[in-house]
Amino acid sequence: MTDSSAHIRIGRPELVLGSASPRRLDLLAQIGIVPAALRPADIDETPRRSELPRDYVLRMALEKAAAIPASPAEAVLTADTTVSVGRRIMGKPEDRDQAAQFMRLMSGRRHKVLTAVALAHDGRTRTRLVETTVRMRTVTEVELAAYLDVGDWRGKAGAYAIQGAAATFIPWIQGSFTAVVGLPLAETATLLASIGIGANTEGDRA
Ligand SMILES: Cc1cn([C@H]2C[C@H](O)[C@@H](COP(=O)(O)OP(=O)(O)OP(=O)(O)O)O2)c(=O)[nH]c1=O
Repeated sequence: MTDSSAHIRIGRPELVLGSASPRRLDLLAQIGIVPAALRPADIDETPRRSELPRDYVLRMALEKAAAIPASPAEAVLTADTTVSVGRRIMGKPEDRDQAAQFMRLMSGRRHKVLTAVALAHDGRTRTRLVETTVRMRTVTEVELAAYLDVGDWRGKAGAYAIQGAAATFIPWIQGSFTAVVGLPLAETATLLASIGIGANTEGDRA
């Protein structure tokens, strides 16, 4: 007898990218993966009192994944990127003043960029946490003002995009460049491959 319930799946799951970030979509495209759907999550991204940066970024990726409706035939991929100096969490700046504050704090020192990835499928959520150390050279007040005028700080954790104008301030990183941009591709590809999604899987290539 055949059970025709929705829980019977044939073949690989359809990928849903749970993100409004154009960078994450572009990064997936870089490894030949085109999601079947885009379904961003709208969650409260306020850190808890005394929450450690690593705990925070993992919680965010998991909460995004849990907030996105999906059918049993789908897999939901979410991520969260945050910048930390010590225990301090620097998310997306609220305004130019906060962006300036973040940049002054990072100027002339090292900070960490943490990106957590979550992949929810078949009642299970797999996660990866990738930590990258980034050195920012000293940024003068004149350079800072010019940088803030460009507006690149908007919507970026820590008020900068390594793939944008701020690259002139970053001579060195240790870790994953793609994780800093928003999605660690090596780790994400491994996660996706574990559920049968890959660039070499029929139908995934652009
Ligand atoms: C540090 C850094 C962050 N970022 C971006 C990546 C993320 O889009 C953003 C951090 O915010 P996130 O909350 O991780 O993501 P998001 O709100 O843009 O998108 P969604 O939650 O829908 O997936 O900062 C860069 O693009 N370059 C960088 O160098």
